Amino acid sequence: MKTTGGSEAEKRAAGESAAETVEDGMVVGLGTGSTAAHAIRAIGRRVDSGLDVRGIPTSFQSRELAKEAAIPLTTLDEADEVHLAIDGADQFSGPHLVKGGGAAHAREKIVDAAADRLLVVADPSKFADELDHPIPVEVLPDARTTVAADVRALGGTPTLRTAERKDGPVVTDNGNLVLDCDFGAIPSPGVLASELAELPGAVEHGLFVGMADEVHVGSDDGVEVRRF
Ligand SMILES: O=C[C@H](O)[C@H](O)[C@H](O)COP(=O)(O)O
Repeated sequence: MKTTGGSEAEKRAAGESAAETVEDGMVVGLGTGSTAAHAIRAIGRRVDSGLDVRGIPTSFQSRELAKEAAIPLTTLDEADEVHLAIDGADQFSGPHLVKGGGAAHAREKIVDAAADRLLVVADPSKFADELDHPIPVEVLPDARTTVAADVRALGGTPTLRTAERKDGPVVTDNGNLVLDCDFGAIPSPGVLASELAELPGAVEHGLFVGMADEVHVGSDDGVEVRRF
């Protein structure tokens, strides 16, 4: 699992805080990444103690973790309602997020958007007054060159994400590629989100505009919950 940003203690505090909000009978979206992993393990411990919950994983990684934690799983097809999603972020500014550092943002966005409430778990290094993190864009392999040209035309600098323990590109859980697109500061995330969503061959981008209902920020001193 990739690790970024703050300490494990900060991430664990955030994850455990969000996991405490899960109630009996809920269907919960299970996010991806090193911070969401702490929430999944904490939910698993509560399942051990009798919590009745079903999880919807957002990636191969979160499904494997949920299975290890013995969290019963379901799917968007089967569940009548997704009461809550708990997910990490690469950067947040108010309720706006950049996600996809683990290339899971397409499935994450589907599950997070389907949930009644999205709780984001983060360490303090993820906060920004204004978003400026490169935006991951998942692209169909055939569209890599054309989407890259479109991103340049929008003022961004696209970089094909390459794998660390494999030669060549990162391939997502959906069999696609990822362009990390640096736009510098993003004063109007909603405008950029709409522009990226329109690009032919772009499957999904990592801007989650206005999607967070709460951000649980873990630190050595405890957890600050920001509500939007
Ligand atoms: O694709 C990955 C996800 O969007 C993660 O939630 C995001 O990258 C944050 O991960 P972490 O908690 O490991 O920093």
